[in-house]
Amino acid sequence: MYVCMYIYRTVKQVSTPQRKIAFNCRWRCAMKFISHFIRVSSRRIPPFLHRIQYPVHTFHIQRRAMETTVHSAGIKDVYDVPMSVIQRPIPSILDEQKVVSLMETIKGETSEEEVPPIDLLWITGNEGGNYYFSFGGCHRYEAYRRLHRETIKAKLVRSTLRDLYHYMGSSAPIYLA
Ligand SMILES: Nc1ncnc2c1ncn2[C@@H]1O[C@H](COP(=O)(O)OP(=O)(O)OP(=O)(O)O)[C@@H](O)[C@H]1O
Repeated sequence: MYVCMYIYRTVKQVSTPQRKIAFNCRWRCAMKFISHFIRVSSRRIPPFLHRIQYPVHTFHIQRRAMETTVHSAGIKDVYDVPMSVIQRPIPSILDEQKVVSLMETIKGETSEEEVPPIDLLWITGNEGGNYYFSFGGCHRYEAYRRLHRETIKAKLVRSTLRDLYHYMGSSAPIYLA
């Protein structure tokens, strides 16, 4: 409210070039201030997840476009998520050759960047617990599991129990602590 009044009063004053510069500066500060609070209140990432840089350098744009899913297209942050906290309620049907090939790629020092992050449904329980469900990314998950990796690169898709129901039907839990 105060921020809006502040912006409104400043907009009214803009007329000379000096004032315009001052206005731009104040506008940027105000936007930073607002976006900071929106970000802080909407996404509280648990402290054990470490944000990692997305490997941007080596890919052709068209390929990058295919590496993102409809769920995580707008999500940029990638985290190193411990394998131990990920739940996969639906067993995977795997193409053995693809898993082995992915394992080779992941083992390579530089080629691991060619494997994009998986999507995780991140659900906050009624009592504040964090739950991570995975449905796609079957081959990548299996490759990381067989390599005994402690973590896997993942994007966190904010979800609810209702979303989980879409994947699991009546097998979905009705309460998460
Ligand atoms: N050696 C490799 N074999 C297969 N995919 C690879 C390999 N190296 C890198 N990749 C990349 O890994 C990703 C694999 O995703 P893909 O959707 O094919 O399988 P998945 O998500 O792990 O399993 P599924 O689609 O069955 O759930 C692709 O973006 C692909 O470009």
